[in-house]
Amino acid sequence: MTIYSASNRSIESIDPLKQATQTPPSYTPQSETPQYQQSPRMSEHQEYSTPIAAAKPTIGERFHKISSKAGWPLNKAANVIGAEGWWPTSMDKECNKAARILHSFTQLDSSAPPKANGPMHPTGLTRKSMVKIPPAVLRNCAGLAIFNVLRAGACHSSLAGGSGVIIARRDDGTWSPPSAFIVTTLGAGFMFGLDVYDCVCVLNTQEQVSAFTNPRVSLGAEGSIAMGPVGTGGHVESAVSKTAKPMWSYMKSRGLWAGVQIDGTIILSRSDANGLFYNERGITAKKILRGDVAWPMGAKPLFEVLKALEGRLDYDRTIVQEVGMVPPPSEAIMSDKDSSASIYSGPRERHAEETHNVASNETTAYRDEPAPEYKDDDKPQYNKDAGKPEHKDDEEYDMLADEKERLASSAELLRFPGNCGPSHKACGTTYLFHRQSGNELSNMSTTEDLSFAFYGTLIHSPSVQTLEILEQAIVAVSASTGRIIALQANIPKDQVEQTLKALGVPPDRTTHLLSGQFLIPGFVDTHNHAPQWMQRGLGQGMHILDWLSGVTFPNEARFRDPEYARRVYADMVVGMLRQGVTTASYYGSLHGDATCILADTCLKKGQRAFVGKCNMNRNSPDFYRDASVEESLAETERCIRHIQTIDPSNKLLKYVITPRFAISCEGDLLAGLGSIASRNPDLPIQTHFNEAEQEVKATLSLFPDFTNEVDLYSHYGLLKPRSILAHCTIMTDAETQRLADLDCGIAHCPTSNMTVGGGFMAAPVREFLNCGMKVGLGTDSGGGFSSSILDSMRHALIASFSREAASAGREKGLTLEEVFYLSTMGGARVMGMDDKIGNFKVGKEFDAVVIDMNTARGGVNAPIEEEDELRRVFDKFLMTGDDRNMIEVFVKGQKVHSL
Ligand SMILES: Nc1nc2[nH]cnc2c(=O)[nH]1
Repeated sequence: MTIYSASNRSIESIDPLKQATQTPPSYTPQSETPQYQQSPRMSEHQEYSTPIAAAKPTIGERFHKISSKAGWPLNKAANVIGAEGWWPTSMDKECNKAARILHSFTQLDSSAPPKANGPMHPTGLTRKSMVKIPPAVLRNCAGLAIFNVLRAGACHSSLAGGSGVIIARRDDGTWSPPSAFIVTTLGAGFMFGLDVYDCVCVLNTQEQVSAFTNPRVSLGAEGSIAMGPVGTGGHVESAVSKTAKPMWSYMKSRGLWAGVQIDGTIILSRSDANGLFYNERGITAKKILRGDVAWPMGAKPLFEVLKALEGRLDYDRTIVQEVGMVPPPSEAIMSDKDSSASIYSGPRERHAEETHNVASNETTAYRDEPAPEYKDDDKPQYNKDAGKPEHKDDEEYDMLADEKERLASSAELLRFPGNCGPSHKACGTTYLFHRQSGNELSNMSTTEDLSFAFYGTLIHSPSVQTLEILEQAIVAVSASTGRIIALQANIPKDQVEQTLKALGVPPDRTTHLLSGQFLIPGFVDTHNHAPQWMQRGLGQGMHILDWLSGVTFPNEARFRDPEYARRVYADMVVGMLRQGVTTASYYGSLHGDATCILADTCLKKGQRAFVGKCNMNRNSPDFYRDASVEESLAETERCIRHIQTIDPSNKLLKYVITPRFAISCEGDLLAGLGSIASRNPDLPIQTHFNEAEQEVKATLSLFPDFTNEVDLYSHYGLLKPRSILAHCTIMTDAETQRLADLDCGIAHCPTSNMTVGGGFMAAPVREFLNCGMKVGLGTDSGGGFSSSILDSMRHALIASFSREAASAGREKGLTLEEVFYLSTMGGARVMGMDDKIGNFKVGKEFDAVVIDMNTARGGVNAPIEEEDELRRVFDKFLMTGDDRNMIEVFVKGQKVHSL
């Protein structure tokens, strides 16, 4: 039985790769550095203190310890030129590295395919040649050997070697824990400069796996090695189903698909590293690969990546995302370590050219934007001293020399074929890459990008005036980017297969929606107080300042306790996702720690979110007030950094500058926040604005120099196109026009406006729309008693009808089409994400909710009847449906909730 241990010593009787319901050992991602928790004994420079260490170390253990140390300066030398350390060190790091390499070779890596006109590798391969390991190959293999090799040298000396881990699939289909090995690749020949390549060897038979359980194995001796199949469909399927399967290698160097042949490479089991990792002297690779030991905590990143690759929903997204943030060794060498401007380390995103025309049933091909200009400065820099390590002390140096000699003595076992790529111009160095023939290269250029699709009814809002109901539609999504790659309507059933084929979507990855089911875009909640999740519905009818001091501040103060915050926020984010809210703009409490936890939670659960610490340094009780302007701003900056660290490319998260409202903030604090806003032009801003009479009066008495809130907030630099102003119920025409001119977004919160804060209030939404302003819906949960955007839509209708009545018909009430638009596309505009989300336009990210109106869902919605047209079913959902009708929710192509 497989077991998973929280430390290297304790053993739990669970199989983490099988028993999804069991809770794995807890794990806290460290935000500042992507290092994973290490078991105490795994540090390179620490003395071992466990039973295994208490015993007299064997020669092998001494060697392991010294060689690990010896590797440190070498790794440092490699790091200087941007390459990751390659010398085998602790197993934690090996597992972390293996996780990153594996991630980068699979569809988990969302980086765009390399540009055809991107930088050239010295071998002559273009970046276009990179592909991913097809999922079918991973599903069917018997084991994986994951390693990287560094070859470095100047004309008179060269050094080549690497390290990695092997995992095997056990009889019950689950993965064994990893066993460590080193790779010796002497025979690198004369070379100049430095090269690093990552390799995943797919072991297709038990025999190949068994060979790895020997202390020493020469690759190629146990069956031939071939380059793994690439692409999709028939080629891969037939390769997978062949009985006499070779071992397949997938390799990359500097982000390029590399054609290094690895036959003859020697693999030496690191029994001493294994012994220390598993706390069992003499443990064999065989025992580890049979799965007779626990998965140690240090292997968690690899473990989570494997879970994700198996398509399991319970993998730890935070860990897998963190794994994906750090480039694997062969790509790190190219990246500018400190700058996201690097061609490899930045958000490698694609943009679509959108020429889709649903009515005419045309599909838009998904095209790359022209590649960024490749400047000479971007070329890899070769350093002739790169291979020369800085030697810290003689013992390390001697050890290293001995190891080189030892490896040299087994040179007869090494074999790199000679038909290699172009010579290095400067000194005739031969690179160990094979130039692909033109044909091979173009065959490889198809990017393996597993996509999925839905076929059925889709409903979305191309504009505020239009509700589009697409029947017999196919929406295809790239699993790696999460973007919509095609949208076609009116496809007869008998043409679906053929259409999917043309789109490159495997038929088994297409969901056929039933009658009564349809897809809508994910809802956007533009105004939500995360810490008020527990107080929803309390204090109905109270006026705003009384409600804040009587109900809200005591409740929010509880978030000083991070554990409480963790618990409530986990509950809240799951609760919002299940209600189809794929994007939210959250106010946190005033606590920096709790705000960071809120951001972590959204990222982990896969919700797209703006997250802001509430700034408030006055007019609240001592127990719930920022200590000073300085402290409030410092905590804000800390939260900004945290979010930038955990989601550097803003895949899901952004910090939002959040002065609670002017009553809570001294002028200096507003000014400080305005200054943060001007220094961070990408950060959105949110605050409460003209919410209620009591609030407006109090605000203007605190800021007597101003006659209205537009003047006040704009004075402090807080009114911008990226500002989200909640409420805006009491507006003069002049103020509305000013906000329209400033292009601020409005978060319309009808639920709270009519129940808490100021009696019965209704914002002039029709006026806002007439002025062309950006308007979205906010639940304002918990001022709003409901956190359902469906309720917000319904309440928006009611509020607008009240304004229509009060204006004797001048201000027309909203329509169902309009409130649906506000809840999706309107919200996306308010949050500045209309190019990314809000509807199903090709090129946008797939944020969607699968609605099921059939009575089988057990809801109390108005039942649908056979003769109901789609529009009628849709209306029934909007007016009477709830989360029981939302059977699946997707964010950025990832399923984040299902019933
Ligand atoms: N509705 C609402 N208005 C506010 N104004 C200041 N704080 C709040 C709040 O938490 N909710």
